[in-house]
Amino acid sequence: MPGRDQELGSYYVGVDVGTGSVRAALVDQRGILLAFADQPINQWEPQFNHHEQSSEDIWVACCIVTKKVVQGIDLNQIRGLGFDATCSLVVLDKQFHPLPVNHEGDSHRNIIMWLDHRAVNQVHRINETKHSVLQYVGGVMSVEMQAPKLLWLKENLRETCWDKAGHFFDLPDFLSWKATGVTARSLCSLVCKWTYSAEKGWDDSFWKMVGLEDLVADNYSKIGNQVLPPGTSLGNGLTPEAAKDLGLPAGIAVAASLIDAHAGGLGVIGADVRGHGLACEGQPVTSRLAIICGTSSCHMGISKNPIFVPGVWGPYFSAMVPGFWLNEGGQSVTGKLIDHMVQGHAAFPELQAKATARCQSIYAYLNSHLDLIKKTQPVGFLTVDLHVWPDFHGNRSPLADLTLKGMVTGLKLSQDLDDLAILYLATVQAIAFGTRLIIEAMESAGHSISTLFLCGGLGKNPLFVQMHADITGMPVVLSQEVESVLVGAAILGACASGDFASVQTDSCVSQTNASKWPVESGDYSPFL
Ligand SMILES: Nc1ncnc2c1ncn2[C@@H]1O[C@H](COP(=O)(O)OP(=O)(O)O)[C@@H](O)[C@H]1O
Ligand SMILES: O=C(CO)[C@H](O)[C@H](O)COP(=O)(O)O
Repeated sequence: MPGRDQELGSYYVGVDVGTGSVRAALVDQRGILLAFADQPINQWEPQFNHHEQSSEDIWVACCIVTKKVVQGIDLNQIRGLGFDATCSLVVLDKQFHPLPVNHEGDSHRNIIMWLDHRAVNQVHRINETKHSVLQYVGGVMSVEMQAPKLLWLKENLRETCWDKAGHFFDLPDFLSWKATGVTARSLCSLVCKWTYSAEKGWDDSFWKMVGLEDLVADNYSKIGNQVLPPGTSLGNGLTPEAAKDLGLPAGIAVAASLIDAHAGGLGVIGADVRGHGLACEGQPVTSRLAIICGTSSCHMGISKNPIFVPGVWGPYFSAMVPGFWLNEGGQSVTGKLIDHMVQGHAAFPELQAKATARCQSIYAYLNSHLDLIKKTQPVGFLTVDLHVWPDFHGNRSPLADLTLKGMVTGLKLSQDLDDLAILYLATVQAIAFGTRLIIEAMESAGHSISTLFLCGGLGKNPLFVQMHADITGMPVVLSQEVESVLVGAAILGACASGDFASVQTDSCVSQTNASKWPVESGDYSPFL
């Protein structure tokens, strides 16, 4: 329970490193966000399917946003700091300096991003082993996980990277190390992306079988041999050096981190839904599916017992909510796909000009344009002749096939703003159908889901939310606090501070991140 006997006035800082930007928030004990800042981050694509970032750039961005959100407050009131980040691979040498993950030898670019698909050959060989750890990633390892990326580095950058490497971190763990000097890894990242088992630890036979036996030889010191539950307080808290960088007091509690989707899941899945007449009211939390929709979408469902869903990652024990198994479905590109379709269209400059003239975002403009051209029909009917298959970056779930490609059918010669708006709508619908397929796969394996809890950048797009309700036939709950991922990160800091007993019971989440409104499927939807 929240520390009711404590005076209000303790604050927690949450830092969320997404694909495109870093965000920070100052959050109070009730889980209310008091200040927010964001900062874009660089990405490099030196070759097709190679996506890189810089851990130094990301740390600088974390410092900028953190300093902004604590401006003007009494720093002594800040009790804890929590990080979440994308599950990208950070490579450092034995002295913790960045190492290049590219053929150019540019050590500034020392992160292989989660969406990088360079290790296709390596993941194929890993999957051919049919090793038992693969049961816990939906039966097929994704090219977006860390083992294939490590193998790629060993096979392609042996001298410049692999032989010199001292530390391979998941980005959330890099951040907690940078803040505290503690190299312990979060159970969340190791279980979800590195094949670690919460119950049995590392499986030597897997690493030996895939050709990464060198990681076993030194007792996993390069990838983590101390593993802590998310929210655990690390070492002596914030180091003086990191405190100076971030503009925070040295020694405040810093938590073991979470992957961004998991922080979002934690931020929304316990929301108080009383009074909306939703099917999940009074039902176990396992009837809820959290969907975190940013560059990608992640579908987080929890269960009391392990459920094996073909093509859906997991089951992962205690990786998001302690004591529960997690299944994580996903679509590798959703926000990125919508941006790609819209920005690549011939009418994009016209859209930009018109949206700017109305002081609207391009998506607000497109949504109102669709409203205009649909006339009296439900908007869904605008796409009876135009269809998108959304796997432009392969299919993460439930088909688990990275070779799949995207497709558009029903194209005409015209390329005006109406066509752009309808293509945008068809893309959003295709993504929502992808979610429906994932839910169907989860339900056939034993999940029983009645309500969706959506957050992330795409949660701010009413069309995206409505299409998810229409196409799945399930109500979609949006939280009062739109930056739910940051609430999740701050919960970690609150837990590490000792002000709350655990990430599960403390919850700013279950107590105050109340639902704002449920979006029901339309009165007449062509999709059901
Ligand atoms: N107000 C909005 N309306 C429509 N789309 C939005 C809005 N805000 C963000 N997005 C979309 O959300 C995606 C990014 O979401 P975000 O959660 O910031 O991503 P990430 O965590 O991957 O950096 C982008 O594709 C962007 O276009
Ligand atoms: O694999 C993931 C979580 O397990 C995410 O897709 C990845 O971390 C990227 O997140 P985002 O789309 O929010 O940037």
